[in-house]
Amino acid sequence: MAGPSIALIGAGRMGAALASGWLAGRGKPDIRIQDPKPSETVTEWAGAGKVSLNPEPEPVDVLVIAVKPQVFPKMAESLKPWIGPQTLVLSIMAGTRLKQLTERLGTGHVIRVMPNTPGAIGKGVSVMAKSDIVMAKQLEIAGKLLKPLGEVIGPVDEKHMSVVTGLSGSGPAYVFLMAEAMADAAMAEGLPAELAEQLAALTIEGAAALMVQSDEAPSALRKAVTSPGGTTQAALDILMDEGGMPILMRKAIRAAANRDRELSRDTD
Ligand SMILES: NC(=O)C1=CN([C@@H]2O[C@H](COP(=O)(O)OP(=O)(O)OC[C@H]3O[C@@H](n4cnc5c(N)ncnc54)[C@H](OP(=O)(O)O)[C@@H]3O)[C@@H](O)[C@H]2O)C=CC1
Ligand SMILES: O=C(O)[C@@H]1CCC=N1
Repeated sequence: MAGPSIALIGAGRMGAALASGWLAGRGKPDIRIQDPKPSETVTEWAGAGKVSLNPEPEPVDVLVIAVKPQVFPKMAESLKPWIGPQTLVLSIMAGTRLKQLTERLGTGHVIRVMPNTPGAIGKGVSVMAKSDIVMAKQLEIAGKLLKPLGEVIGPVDEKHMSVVTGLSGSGPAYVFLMAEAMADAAMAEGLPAELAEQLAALTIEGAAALMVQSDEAPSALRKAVTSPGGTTQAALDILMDEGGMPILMRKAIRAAANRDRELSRDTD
C-alpha cells in the first residue's frame, strides 16, 4: 500500500531531519517540500527525484509545519490549499497551540509535536499532543512519521507542552553547553584543547548510555561515582551548592517554558 502524501512546510534543521527519516524508510514516499530557500541537501533530493520542491499546493494526507512560530501567522492562509477534509496537520512549532492551528488553518485535525535535534540520527524524542477530533488512525500515521527520529511519546495533555519544550525540545542545547563548559574548564586547568574536547564529549556519551541502559536512577548513578571525601565530592560540593546546577536548571527550564507560553501569546 502506498504511504501517505506529505507536504513539508519549511525544510530547515528539524524539517529536513524529518524528511531524511522518511526518505531512509522503505518504499518511495510522496514528499512535497515548500521552502523558498531550500538547502543544498533538499535541492539534491529534488534533483534526484526523491521529493518534489515547491510544487503547486493541493490537498495531501499529512501537512507538516516546520517553520518558525513567528512566521506561521503570516503564512497560515497560504497553507489552506494543502488541506482537505481528511488532511492531518502536524505542527512541530514551539509555542503554537492546537487552538491557534485550528483557527488559522480551518481544520480540527491537528497534532502538535515537540521533537529534538538528536532525531537527525534517530536518537531523538518526540512528544505529541492532539486535538479532540483527531482519530486513532491519524495518531498512528503521526507516530509512524515521527518514528525515524527516535522515541515517540504521547499524546499528552497540551498543557504540558511548554515544559516539554523546555526539557526535551531545548534540552540538547543544555547538554552541548555542558560539554563546552567542561572542556573549557579542563583547558583552563592546562589540558590540551583537543584532549579536553574529546574527553568531555566521550564522558557525556558514556554517561548518557549508562543512564539509558541502567535500571538505577540518575541520582544513584551519581552517587556511584562519588567516593566519600574524593574528587567527585569536591566538584559536586560546588555544582550542588546553593545557586548551583539544580537551581540554575530550575530557572532555565522555567525560562524556556515561559518563552513557549509567550510565543503562544505573540502568535494569537
Ligand atoms: N531546532 C530545534 O531544535 C527544534 C525546532 N523545533 C521547531 O521547529 C521549527 C523549525 O525550527 P528549525 O528547523 O530549527 O528552524 P530553521 O530556521 O532551520 O527552519 C525553518 C525553515 O523554514 C523555512 N521557511 C521560512 N519561511 C518559509 C515559508 N514561508 N514557507 C516555507 N518555508 C519557510 C526557512 O527558510 P529560511 O532559512 O530561508 O528562512 C527554514 O528553511 C520551529 O518552529 C521550532 O520551534 C522544534 C523542536 C526542536
Ligand atoms: O529554541 C527553540 O525555540 C526551538 C524549540 C525547541 C528547540 N528549539
